[in-house]
Formats: sequence, C-alpha cells, structure tokens
Amino acid sequence: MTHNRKQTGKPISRAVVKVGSNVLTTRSGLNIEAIDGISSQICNLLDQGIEIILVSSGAMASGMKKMGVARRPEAIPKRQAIAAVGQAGLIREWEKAFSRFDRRVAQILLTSDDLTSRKRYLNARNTMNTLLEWQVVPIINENDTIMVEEIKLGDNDNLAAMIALQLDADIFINLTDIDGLYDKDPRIHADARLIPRVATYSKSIEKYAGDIPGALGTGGMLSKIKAARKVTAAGIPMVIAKGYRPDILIRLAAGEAHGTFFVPRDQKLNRKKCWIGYTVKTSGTIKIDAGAAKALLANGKSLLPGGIVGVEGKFPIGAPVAVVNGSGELIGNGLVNYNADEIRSIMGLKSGQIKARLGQKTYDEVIHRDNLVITGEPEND
Ligand SMILES: Nc1ncnc2c1ncn2[C@@H]1O[C@H](COP(=O)(O)OP(=O)(O)O)[C@@H](O)[C@H]1O
Ligand SMILES: N[C@@H](CCC(=O)OP(=O)(O)O)C(=O)O
Repeated sequence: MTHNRKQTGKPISRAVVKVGSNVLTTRSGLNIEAIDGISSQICNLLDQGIEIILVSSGAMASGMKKMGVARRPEAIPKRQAIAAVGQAGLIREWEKAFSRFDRRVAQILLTSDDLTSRKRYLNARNTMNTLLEWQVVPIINENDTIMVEEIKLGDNDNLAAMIALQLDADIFINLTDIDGLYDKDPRIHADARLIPRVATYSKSIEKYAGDIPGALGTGGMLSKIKAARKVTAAGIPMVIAKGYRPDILIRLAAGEAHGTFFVPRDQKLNRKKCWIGYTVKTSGTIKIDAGAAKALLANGKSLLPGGIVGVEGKFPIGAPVAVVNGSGELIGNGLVNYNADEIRSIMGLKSGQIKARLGQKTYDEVIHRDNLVITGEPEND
C-alpha cells in the first residue's frame, strides 16, 4: 500500500526517519517519552503499509550520561568506549518501545568503509531490504565504537542521506530539536524566520545554517543542509522538522506541511550513480582543465586523458576519485578506467596516443560518463 503525500504529490511507500541526539536524550539520560512517541508513530505508519528505516543518534549522549561524563572526552578510545555503552542502552529502549506494538527491530552499525566498498554496500542493502520485507524496523547508527578518522561518516545527517539513496527511499524525514531551517541561527538572532520550503538547493542556503550543534548534537543545521543537497540532487525530498511535535511523522505522511521541505530534482539518479556521487569516499583526485570541465558540466561527456592536468594519490583501476577544476573546486566523482600511475603517464594525450604510451589501450576514456556523477554545480555556487 502506498500513501499519498500532498506536499510532494507523490506516494510514499518507503521513508528514512533520522532522529537527533537532542530529541533522544534529556539531562538525565535517554528521553523515553520521545522514544515511545516516535516508535508509536512509526508503528502507525507501518500499519498503513509504509516501510520505515530509522537512523538513531544518541549513543554518545546517552553513554556520557550513563558514565557520568559531562563533556565528550578528547581521547578517541574513551569516546569509542562511551559510544559502546550508550548504544547498548539506546537499542534496548527502542526495542522495548517497539515491542509494545509487537514490532521487531534490528541494529545496524556502519562505517564509511562499509558504504564505500561496493560489495559491502550491496550486502548491507540486501540485509536491510530483507528486514523491511519481514516488517522489522532497521535501526541504524554510525559504528562509533571502531570509528577512527579514516572511516568516519561524520554525522548521522550524512549517514541517513546515504541510507535514503541506498534504499531508494521516497522521503528523508530529519527530526531535530528545532522546527526547521531558519534564515539565521535562532540562538543568536531573535528575528530569525523559519524557511518553509527550499525549492532549489543553492550554496546560499548553507549561509543560513550554523555549524554549531545543540548541546548534544554533532554538525548542527549545516550538516542537515548538506544532507538535503545530496538527497534532493538524487531526486529524493527531505523535511527537517521538530521531533517533539505530537504525531509529526503521521502528519507529514498525511501530507501536512511542517518544518522545512526541500524540493527534490525532477529526475531520480540511478542507484549506482547515487553511490558514486554521494556515498563513496574517494581515494584520489584528478584535476582537469577548463575545456574538459565544460565538456563534463555542460555537455555530459566522458573524461578523456587530453583534459587532465594533474593526478593526486595512488589508486587502482575502478577506484572512486574526485574530479576538480583548475581552482580545486569539486566537479564530481567517478570510477577510473586506469590506475593513478597510468593516468599520470597519459594525461594531456589524445586517446589515440594511449596505446603507444602504455603499450595497450583498454578504454578511450579515463572516466566513462556512465561512471561519472557531476556533484558540483558552479552555476548555483
Ligand atoms: N539557521 C538555523 N536554523 C535552525 N537551526 C539552526 C540554524 N543554525 C544553527 N541551528 C542549530 O542547529 C541545531 C540542530 O543541530 P544539531 O544539534 O546537530 O541537531 P541533531 O542532534 O538533531 O542532529 C538547532 O538546535 C539549532 O540551534
Ligand atoms: N553516532 C552518534 C551521533 C552522531 C550525530 O550525528 O549526532 P546528531 O547530530 O545528534 O544526529 C551517536 O550515536 O552519538
């Protein structure tokens, strides 16, 4: 069964719901009232036939309360240990809350390695799809316990956006401790006004948002805006709304307008391109000249060796790399047909000269357009 959503005009049959630490924790620990309220609403949506994937923050905040720590420790092992303590209680409370409605939950903890490896990415997707088929609610968080800088996802706004792309959700609902995006940080400016709708994403929107989170959050409003950029570029709408508002999920699913709605692009990006453009951690950088940038941006062409002016990093064939212009601004991500040393050796050449230089030519293109996703949009920046 699908649900008609007036705001998007499209039916919702699958939603990613992210709940921030500020909603899920109080001064004394986990906010059981919020967990009960949100789980009861999710069960209502499940009864309507809408599949829900829950991304739950709160492990760090809850672990700190449990261990009697007032501030996040600087030492990484201590932070990881605190998250481990907190995650146990967090999932227990969600499980308890859903069991009141005879619903089961499953815990999924991810790092960016799990999402960058295509094999692990697809495995995780298959598992989550199986859980959804079984009507079990997947509850996802970053695997903070083993998280170090190299495999860090950063914040759960970003993680939830990637999950929305991975599972081809119809909407991403981001529940936080504030009504939505204001035109200025409302903690500093009393005259800040709520923006109900963002029709087209542009860099200027990012200027509205502060990157200082609430007492217990990570990333602040800015990380939510960046998440909106990802999902809307791939054709998925996002709403930022206040998690404490009674029946907020039910109201949103019924098409009521609350918070800030980010209108998606008309065209959906295919799944593999979602992964290349908005999920993988790139393992190198290719710098291109102005002619190549124009060919990629305006004409949707593949990247040929002739337009390449620099290569950074050491990466194998098939690796995800970032493509940047002469000023270092990101144009997009792509999967390479040649390794880093080969690209260094053929950059600036015509495709017809590749064989003479390398002794063989497997492809004309360094990145074929089917494996290239334009994510930078200079016309909006
Ligand atoms: N322009 C803005 N509009 C709304 N909130 C903002 C803005 N700039 C900064 N914020 C702050 O961002 C906070 C939400 O981010 P964060 O604490 O990371 O939440 P969460 O824990 O839900 O992820 C809000 O409490 C708000 O004070
Ligand atoms: N993984 C972390 C949450 C990180 C995060 O993004 O927090 P938040 O800004 O509250 O969504 C935790 O569970 O504490």
